[in-house]
Amino acid sequence: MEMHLPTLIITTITLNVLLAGVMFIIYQVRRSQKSFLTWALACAVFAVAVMLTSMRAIVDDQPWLTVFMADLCIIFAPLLALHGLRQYQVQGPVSLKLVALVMSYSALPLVYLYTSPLHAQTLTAVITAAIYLFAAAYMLTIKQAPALSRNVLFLLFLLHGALMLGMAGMLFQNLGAKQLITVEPILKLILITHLLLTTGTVTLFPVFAFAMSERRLLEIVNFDELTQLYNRRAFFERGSMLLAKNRVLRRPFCVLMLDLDHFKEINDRFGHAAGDACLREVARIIHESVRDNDVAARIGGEEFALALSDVDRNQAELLSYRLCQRIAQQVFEHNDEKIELTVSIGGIFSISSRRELSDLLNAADSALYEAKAGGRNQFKFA
Ligand SMILES: Nc1nc2c(ncn2[C@@H]2O[C@H](COP(=O)(O)OP(=O)(O)OP(=O)(O)O)[C@@H](O)[C@H]2O)c(=O)[nH]1
Repeated sequence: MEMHLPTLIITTITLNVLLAGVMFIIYQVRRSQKSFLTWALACAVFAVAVMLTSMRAIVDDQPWLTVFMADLCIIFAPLLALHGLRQYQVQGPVSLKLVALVMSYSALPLVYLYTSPLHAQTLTAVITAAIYLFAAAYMLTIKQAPALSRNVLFLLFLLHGALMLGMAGMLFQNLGAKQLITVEPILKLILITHLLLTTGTVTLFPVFAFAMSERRLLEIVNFDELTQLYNRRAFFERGSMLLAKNRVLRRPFCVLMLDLDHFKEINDRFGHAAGDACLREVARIIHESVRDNDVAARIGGEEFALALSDVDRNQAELLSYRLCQRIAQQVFEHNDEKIELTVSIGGIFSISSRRELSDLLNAADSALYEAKAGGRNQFKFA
């Protein structure tokens, strides 16, 4: 099979220059995201690397340019790409120590090796393989990234690392030869794959970045920062969907409203931070007590709401009783101080009713008022 390496080289250079331009434009729009600037630089450096490497066939008396500088650029490009990923994940300044370290440790041996292109290329392949494998491992640590884009990037980096190791192995076997054996079909195929993988991986970066941004925004919109339960907005959105589904399936539905007792006193006596710790702990107990398809939310300062699907009145009362008991028995600790806390619960049970979620919540609130009036640390149903 005839492989048109020159065409591919020109395409790769053009694509990477274009990608650098696109990343730079995105950076201009989102100045807070420095990673796009770093990725723009990575694409530009890679285009330069390909250009310098391909000049070897024409200019053979300037190895400092076509070998030394070219190999440094080949190492610098993935390092920059990785640096951009770190900047994106940290969302703040990232130390350039790793980049500087790898660059200086690569430059030192290359100073000695650049007059022998094959040795230099072997070393460069080993270093880039290590960078790609490191990048693959790094992708696995970005837990908050959407699984699909993270796994695709992980696989691309892994494949790239393995490819570069294979290339290093092949070059190593030919170290005795005087000339670069780029004419070898397998080596040529590796080179082509390398060009395609690099360009393809960088193209995925903005997709990855936007998927991560979207996930972060959804978290901010739907979740309460302090307790990680749903917030009021998400309670109404998800709770209404659950209510509609239960109505269609003629299943029983229940809304509970929980309010911590005398919480103002806890704040006044132990401080706001202790109050926050209690809210987190109560949220944990609530989260552990409900099923996956129930909706548990913090809808106000010390108010929580639960939308429970497919529970009958006995089950709802049992859950309310257990929640009161668990919270009353739990000793909340903050800075070595022991805090005792109770909760009052109001509930409403509904089956096939036409009432909206807000109506049900109001009814649960009235029942909660009765529970408070009845002495607190108890539950009442409307
Ligand atoms: N620590 C902390 N306190 C909060 C937060 N949101 C609201 N609060 C406090 O919760 C307290 C609620 O007080 P009240 O509405 O008077 O109710 P209460 O003291 O719990 O009394 P009852 O509900 O009648 O039993 C207030 O002191 C608020 O400042 C929060 O996010 N963190």
